[in-house]
Amino acid sequence: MRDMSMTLDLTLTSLLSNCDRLQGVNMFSQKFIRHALLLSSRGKSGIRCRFRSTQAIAEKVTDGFVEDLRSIVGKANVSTAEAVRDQHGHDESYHETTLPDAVVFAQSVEHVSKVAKLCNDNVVPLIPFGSGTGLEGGINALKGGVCLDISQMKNVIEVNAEDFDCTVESGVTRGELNSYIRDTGLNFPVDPGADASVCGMCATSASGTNAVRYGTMRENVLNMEVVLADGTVLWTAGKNKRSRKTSAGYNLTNLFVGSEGTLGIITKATIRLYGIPEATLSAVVHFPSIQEAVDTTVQVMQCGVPIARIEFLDEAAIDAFNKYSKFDMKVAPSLFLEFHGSPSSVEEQKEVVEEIAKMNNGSNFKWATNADERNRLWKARHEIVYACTALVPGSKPYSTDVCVPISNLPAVIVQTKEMLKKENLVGPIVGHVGDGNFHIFFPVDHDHPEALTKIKAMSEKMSLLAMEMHGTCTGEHGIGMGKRELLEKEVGIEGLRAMQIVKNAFDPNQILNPGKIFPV
Ligand SMILES: Cc1cc2c(cc1C)N(C[C@H](O)[C@H](O)[C@H](O)COP(=O)(O)OP(=O)(O)OC[C@H]1O[C@@H](n3cnc4c(N)ncnc43)[C@H](O)[C@@H]1O)c1[nH]c(=O)[nH]c(=O)c1N2
Ligand SMILES: CC(C)CC(=O)C(=O)O
Ligand SMILES: [Mn+2]
Repeated sequence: MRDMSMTLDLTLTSLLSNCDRLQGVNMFSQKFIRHALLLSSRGKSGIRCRFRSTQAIAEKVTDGFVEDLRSIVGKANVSTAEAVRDQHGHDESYHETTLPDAVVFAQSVEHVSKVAKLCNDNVVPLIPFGSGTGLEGGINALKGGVCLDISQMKNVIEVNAEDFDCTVESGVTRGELNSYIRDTGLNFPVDPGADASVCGMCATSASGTNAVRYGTMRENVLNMEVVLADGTVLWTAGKNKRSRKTSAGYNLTNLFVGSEGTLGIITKATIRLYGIPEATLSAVVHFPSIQEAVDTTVQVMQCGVPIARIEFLDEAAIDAFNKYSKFDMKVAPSLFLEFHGSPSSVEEQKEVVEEIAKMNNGSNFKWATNADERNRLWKARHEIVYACTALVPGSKPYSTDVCVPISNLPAVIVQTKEMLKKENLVGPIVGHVGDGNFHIFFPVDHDHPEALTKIKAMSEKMSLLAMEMHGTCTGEHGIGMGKRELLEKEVGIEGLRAMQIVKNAFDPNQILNPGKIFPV
């Protein structure tokens, strides 16, 4: 295999006289180098930079390279069939498919390590594939290369019921984990709706409907086994460690949470578990206006009610929900609620929330006490993506994902609704409003590119509004390829530079999920 990469080992001062050598470096790196030069010329930085161009890498997946992959994982575990590559070249979002050159089905951490080393030695892109349910094009193979499907590593390694934690391999989904541990009386509550892999959820820092009570993946991962670009295997908190707290050095665990396959491949995760609540009660309540529904949410949170779920759906979302899941709910801005606890604590929470909702003109409370009713309600809520997609046959989902401090939520949602009206755009709004997180859902029909342009512009406006209101352009879906251009606006050039330095340190050859997170 020929190594076509061009290594530029440059000090900032030597760069000053070598600007023409930047031609082979990608646009972001050029921008980064120029910025570093600027700082350096002002005497602010003595950073030594090492960049590698990743041009023409996909051409390296030759027949010989594929044979090398087969010799690591076995013939049956490597595919170059178009249907398999196609299935691995897109997630569930609107982003158009971009195929990897080969798909490898790893069966063990040794496989993952050897495949990573082979790709690194040959500077071939490597894209981890969890279960493909992402919403920001995270698995699209933008520069071809190898898609590493780790979904077949399905062991639950251990369950420490007395410590409320467990360790799973990369292919275990949250649904599978919860079935496996049902008899222990414990569960893993973080629920993005889709039956995603737990390690994929670590990779995107997922959350969803229960995060308001139990936190996001960031708060629930104790340790991870990670394979680095060169094949090194490490545990982010030390091998076999699973304490609730640690102040030992840098927080590597949280560095890898949300890294979207760009820093390493997560092959095992040790996560927190929770007792299945003694009593659970769900409810739906409708409001005359969005403002009143969101004001209710803010007041519930400010009163300190330990609510387990508080989900907002506007009238357009309820309409889609009714049609797709055969409900007959009042078409009005609504809150879906859930309370967990002892019977008396659930009763107490219910009384407080009912009172607050009524003060905000909430009506038609419907309570779901039995498990079947509750499951039907939440299954339908989690299928809202498909309900909204069904509004435009042949469309794919485009979702915004902003998150703001809770006190700014009413203003942001109301302004968003006005912006939608002004732009003449139809987009149901749903959200995990207890966290200040919500989505506008746009069905995208690729036959109408002008509609996509308009949606993207609207999405950017919303992200900017959220940032202005002290929030983020993504509360839970990640940056992927959809939000790359927004990252600098959110974290600033200094934040972006620090992230690039981390990326370069862990992945100097830029093989891990290239083209993601960083602006092009
Ligand atoms: C119907 C529906 C509803 C929702 C959602 C999806 C769908 C289809 N999602 C999004 C999605 O479920 C979430 O992003 C998951 O965490 C993705 O997990 P996958 O295993 O599918 O990762 P997937 O395979 O899609 O990969 C996502 C990214 O992570 C990387 N990756 C995956 N596994 C990895 C590993 N083991 N090591 C390193 N990198 C890895 C990939 O390279 C990619 O960049 C969501 N999300 C959310 O937070 N809240 C929500 O409410 C919803 N709702
Ligand atoms: C497409 C999104 C609306 C999916 C999601 O995050 C949700 O349903 O909460
Ligand atoms: Mn969501």
